Amino acid sequence: MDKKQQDQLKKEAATKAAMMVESGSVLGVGTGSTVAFFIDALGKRKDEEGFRLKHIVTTSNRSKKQLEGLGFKVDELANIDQADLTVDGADRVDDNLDGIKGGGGALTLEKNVAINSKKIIWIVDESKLVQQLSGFPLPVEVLPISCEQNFKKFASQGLKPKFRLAEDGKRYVTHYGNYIIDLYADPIPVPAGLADYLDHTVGVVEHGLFLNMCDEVIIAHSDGTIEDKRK
Ligand SMILES: O=C[C@H](O)[C@H](O)[C@H](O)COP(=O)(O)O
Repeated sequence: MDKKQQDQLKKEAATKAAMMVESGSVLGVGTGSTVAFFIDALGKRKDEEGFRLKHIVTTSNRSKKQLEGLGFKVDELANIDQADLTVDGADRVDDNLDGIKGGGGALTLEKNVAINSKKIIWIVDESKLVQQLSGFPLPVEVLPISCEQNFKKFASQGLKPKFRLAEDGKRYVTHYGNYIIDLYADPIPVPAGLADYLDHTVGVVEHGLFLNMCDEVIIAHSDGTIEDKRK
């Protein structure tokens, strides 16, 4: 699938999700190229239907800027109780609707918004679907203070770590001033085991395994169908 075709599929999944957002609700908005199409579709609904949201929280400055550019007011997560719905993209989604996220580096805020949402919908094109989580490095956000020790530990566990680099060749720095170590151990045979290990590793701020979180995935297929897969 070329990029143009993939963008078209991302747009179709995003547009369908935008139609599912209820006016007057509290919405969490994710990050990434698919979510960018979702935000555009929300803006269209706002202009054409007078659609309004009670609160919007977002997961990156990129999404915040785009939403504000379309005239939406964005709130801080700390100032709301819970989102009614969060719509986000994903890098990989398996048969259980577990996923890998964080390809764009926004995993920490994304997971915080996700766990404070009543419902989570992911929007993807079919290239993101896998039977078992694989085909994408697992992002792990780490504190700079102990990142070298974390890196060595991951290497000794056979997790094949690599520091993520920014375009300038320097280490990629997250929203919170941390680094990302991408783990190239692939596939991930027991995602829950790896998540547990990372959850208990000091210095790890967050990781991109999003397990038992997603309620529904909207998948745009190249044969023109849109699948709505629920838990
Ligand atoms: O940090 C980034 C997020 O987890 C994105 O949702 C994920 O990388 C998917 O992005 P895209 O829609 O650009 O493929």
